[in-house]
Amino acid sequence: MPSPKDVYIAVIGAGGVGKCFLSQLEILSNRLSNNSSSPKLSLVLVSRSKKTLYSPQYTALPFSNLASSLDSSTQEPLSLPKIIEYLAAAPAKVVLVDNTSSQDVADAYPQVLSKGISIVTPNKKAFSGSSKLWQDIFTAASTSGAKVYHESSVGAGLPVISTLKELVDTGDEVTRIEGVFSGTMSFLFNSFAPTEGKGGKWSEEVKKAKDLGYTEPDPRDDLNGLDVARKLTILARLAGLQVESPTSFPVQSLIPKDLESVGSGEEFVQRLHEFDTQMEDVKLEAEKEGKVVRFVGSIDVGQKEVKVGLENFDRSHPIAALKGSDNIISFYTKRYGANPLIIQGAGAGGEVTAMGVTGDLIKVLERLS
Ligand SMILES: NC(=O)C1=CN([C@@H]2O[C@H](COP(=O)(O)OP(=O)(O)OC[C@H]3O[C@@H](n4cnc5c(N)ncnc54)[C@H](OP(=O)(O)O)[C@@H]3O)[C@@H](O)[C@H]2O)C=CC1
Ligand SMILES: N[C@@H](CC=O)C(=O)O
Ligand code: NA
Repeated sequence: MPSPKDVYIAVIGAGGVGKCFLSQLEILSNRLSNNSSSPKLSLVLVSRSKKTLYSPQYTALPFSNLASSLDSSTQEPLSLPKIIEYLAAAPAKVVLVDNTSSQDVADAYPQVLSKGISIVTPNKKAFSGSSKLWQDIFTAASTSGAKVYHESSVGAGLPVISTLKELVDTGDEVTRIEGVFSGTMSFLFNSFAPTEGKGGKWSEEVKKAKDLGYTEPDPRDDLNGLDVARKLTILARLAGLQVESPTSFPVQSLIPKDLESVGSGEEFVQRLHEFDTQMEDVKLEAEKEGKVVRFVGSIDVGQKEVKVGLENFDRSHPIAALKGSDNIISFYTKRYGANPLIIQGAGAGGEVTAMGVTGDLIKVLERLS
């Protein structure tokens, strides 16, 4: 028989972010178990695209060797509707952690929330999809009392969404948001067009960004600008703008025309070197002006304008001087005046992204009555 303090955790997606999340969950769960007034966490389900490991009786799965237990699981994989059915029947509160980039999982959030199951996720798809999905999610949450947090959907673990929400909720007027919103794009331009030295080949830097776990599962989703467009859609909506979708404003794609129709992300990465000269030309154009090129985004709240693409910057500009996968996000507001509130730091990578997800889980646990 579960106690009122029990909270069941179900994790969909055990890739780069998911694996880091599971180790952080183990640490959190051990920490909470030392305090008798804290919730008791039980991991009851972990799934990948073709594997599920779950406890039919809702007893806690052991954290040790979890990844290999999932890989070797002989349990019949549960479809998404079956996972939702299993969680809705649980005899305790449930938090679903979506560590996929799946649109199907995102589309199910209203149904999940309406069953009283809370959600934490780094997946951008739900919050940057149609306005209807956005409304359905927040209506379902407020009707059922379930919680939904998605800090890592923008700037990975950096406190971007919580900061923007606090600015808005405390009555500040956000006039403009701008910066570098992609860890992948930041890494690529910082290493391909550094402020000092020659820089690497574009296609080789793309391979490195993928190997470092910065890119989306398919790196074309970064290079076509859509990942940044999704983040700006989320921020614009939180700032009060009606943005229909991430394709409803200008977004510059860095996918070479001839590679637009290749079948897979793998083939795309393999063939990208054929087009290195195109990006070299972009770099040289900026150098002729004594500048470096970077991939940036901006939201002009007053003008209701959102845009994403390449811009050239003086070498001394804070955007030009970023390092590694760092994001920099500047909030211009009435309260902060001419000097924006700036958030800067790693904007991609398994551990920092999982930190945002685990932090969201802690917020949900604090708020579950
Ligand atoms: N990587 C980063 O730096 C950041 C990532 N994010 C977001 O985090 C999420 C995860 O990214 P990341 O870990 O890098 O991606 P990965 O590709 O490494 O992992 C994705 C995981 O999701 C699983 N998966 C995909 N579709 C489904 C499905 N329908 N049902 C069950 N499992 C599924 C995959 O299964 P399988 O293992 O079988 O392939 C895999 O385990 C994405 O939404 C991404 O945008 C956000 C901020 C930063
Ligand atoms: N692919 C994304 C991951 C985080 O959102 C990025 O590079 O920023
Ligand atoms: Na964030």
